Amino acid sequence: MRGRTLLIGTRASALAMAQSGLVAAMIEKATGLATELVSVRTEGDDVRIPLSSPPRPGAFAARLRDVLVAGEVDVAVHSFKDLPFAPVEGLSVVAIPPRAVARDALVSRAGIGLDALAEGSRVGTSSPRRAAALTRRRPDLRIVPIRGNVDTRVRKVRDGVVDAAVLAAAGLNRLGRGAEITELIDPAVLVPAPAQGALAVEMRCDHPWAAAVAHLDDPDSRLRVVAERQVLSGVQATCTTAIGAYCQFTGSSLGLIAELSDHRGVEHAHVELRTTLGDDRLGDATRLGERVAAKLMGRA
Ligand SMILES: NCc1[nH]cc(CCC(=O)O)c1CC(=O)O
Repeated sequence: MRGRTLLIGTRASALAMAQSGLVAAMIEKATGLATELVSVRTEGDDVRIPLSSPPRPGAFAARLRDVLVAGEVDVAVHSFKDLPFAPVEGLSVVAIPPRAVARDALVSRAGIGLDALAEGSRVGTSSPRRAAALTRRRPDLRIVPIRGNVDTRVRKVRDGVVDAAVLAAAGLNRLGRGAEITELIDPAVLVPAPAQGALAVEMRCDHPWAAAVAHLDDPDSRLRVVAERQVLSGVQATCTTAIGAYCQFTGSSLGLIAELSDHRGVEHAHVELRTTLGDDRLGDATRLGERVAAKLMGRA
């Protein structure tokens, strides 16, 4: 650490900067320390990489983790859904701040919902999970791969390149674009990505301020994310696996919905399980995720 300023590593996209800015404000409030954002360009930001060869797993997070391990920054802020399951030695997700809306959002040119879209409408998404669920709900829709940041994707709807696009509601809201949302899609129709809407605040385990920053952690958000990410791990998902997992918390119990699809959404498995929470809540969440993953894989 340099003096009393914590350096916060972030990707340079508008969304990443907005998210890191939120976390910076929370850290300043909780610790009294000053913070400074340090933008880091990652492999995942390179839009020249064609869709046919997606960036390597964890491309958004890998470089950020490298600079964190190297001590060039004190904190890294990630969209939790972009973080690979495998832990990095010496690093710890010290805090999961209160999670935003997990759902996916439809942004349509006509301002209408998914079921009201005209037959054969073009819907933009490059996510196999979103494409599979949309195709299942509306086999007539034409799925158009679109990439780029949130603004680019919203612009493609405005410009009529596509009739609609599906994005994470949390990203739109954090960029002040919540008014563009025409439908918050029911998680039973489109199961959100594991940890969608949650942020991961990562630090070196031995960092002198790790315990202080850990105060930002929201235990309920952590519980849900742990269950959802256990599904990711259990099905050995890569970033091209069409896997959704969505956990709901009702005080004394956890409910978990998960869905695994082939790329056209034809073959799919949908699982819903619930567990009562005991004294070991994180253990219960982990076991729920494991059971759901095993069912998805047809082993239970
Ligand atoms: N894969 C990109 C990505 N990573 C996190 C978010 C949104 C914010 C979040 O889920 O926390 C997005 C954009 C999107 O899916 O529309």
